[in-house]
Amino acid sequence: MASTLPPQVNQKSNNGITPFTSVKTLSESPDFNSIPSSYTYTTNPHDENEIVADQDEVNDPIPVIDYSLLINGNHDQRTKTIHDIGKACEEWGFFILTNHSVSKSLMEKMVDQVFAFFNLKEEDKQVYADKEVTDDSIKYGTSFNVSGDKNLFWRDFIKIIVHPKFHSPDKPSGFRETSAEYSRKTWKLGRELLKGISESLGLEVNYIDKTMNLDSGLQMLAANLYPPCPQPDLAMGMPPHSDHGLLNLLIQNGVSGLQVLHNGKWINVSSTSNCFLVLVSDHLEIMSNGKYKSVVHRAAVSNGATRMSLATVIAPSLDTVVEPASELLDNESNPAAYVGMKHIDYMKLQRNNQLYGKSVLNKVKI
Ligand SMILES: O=C(O)CCC(=O)C(=O)O
Ligand SMILES: [Fe+2]
Repeated sequence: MASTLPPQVNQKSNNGITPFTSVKTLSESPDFNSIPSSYTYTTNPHDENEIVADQDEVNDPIPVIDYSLLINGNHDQRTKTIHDIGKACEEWGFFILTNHSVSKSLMEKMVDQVFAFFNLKEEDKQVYADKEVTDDSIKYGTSFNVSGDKNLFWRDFIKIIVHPKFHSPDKPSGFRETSAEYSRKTWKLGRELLKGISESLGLEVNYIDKTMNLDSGLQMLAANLYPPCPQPDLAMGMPPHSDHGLLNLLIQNGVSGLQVLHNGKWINVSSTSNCFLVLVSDHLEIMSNGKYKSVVHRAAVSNGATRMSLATVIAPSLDTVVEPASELLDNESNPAAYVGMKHIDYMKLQRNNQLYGKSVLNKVKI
């Protein structure tokens, strides 16, 4: 039975901030062994989509891209890697990136710092609770959109804008330095990948960089914490959705939970060390006029170890109007399939809607 604990505290405190109950706090409360009913998430067990397969059970393996061949490979290796990236973006909207340019020690340090943030006292984190990330640059929260979510998700998060202007919470100590270095390295990695992606679309190497105004592009770190959940089959960490932006470079703490939808089936992505999980996001789908598909994904929870994932969103500048690349269009055989929209307006649309599948992307589809 779901417990009747009050799920969220919505009164303003005397400093004007609206505090909320984090799932970390809930999960650590004494004798906590059933979730409040507001967290119950039901999927239809008869729906074929609900069959979840492990990564090594499917005949069609998740594509793996060796980044070193894109950057340092000979002509043939580079050409093949660009072709493989294009195929992965088209068929999966997802790939695993190995041999990349971010050191294992920096990735581990970043994961440790994110844990240290979530382990701060609630009052230190709640300073960032009432913000909106596009305006204030740091937002700490729970679920997705507490005021709009029909049911709550088993997830706490912090989102931090790190480009074009770098922001960081003041605590924990060392967070700022580590996240600055991690942000710089992942931004460079994302831009290099987008060069390969431009070429894979038959466009000039800097096409995406220039048209998406990446000199002032948006980079956001979005860290998710999924504490142990006593009834994991009843709850969901993040529901099926696709991300805004061009690419999402995801890492995690060695605990699995990410599932991607491929050809109508959910695939469990095993925990990977020292790799980036690269997710094609909505703005790459739009600019490629649907040739590349943003991947629908979700985060399952467990009653074992705490899971943490850290997404790095590589996105157009907030005032870029993202529309299908005219170079890829043809009035008869390939007319524009999406209307143009400013990135900031797209983010607001996502923020103010329920997170579900491609519901936001569908609003700009013609
Ligand atoms: O935790 C995960 O693996 C997925 C996180 C995610 O989808 C997101 O941050 O957008
Ligand atoms: Fe996501």
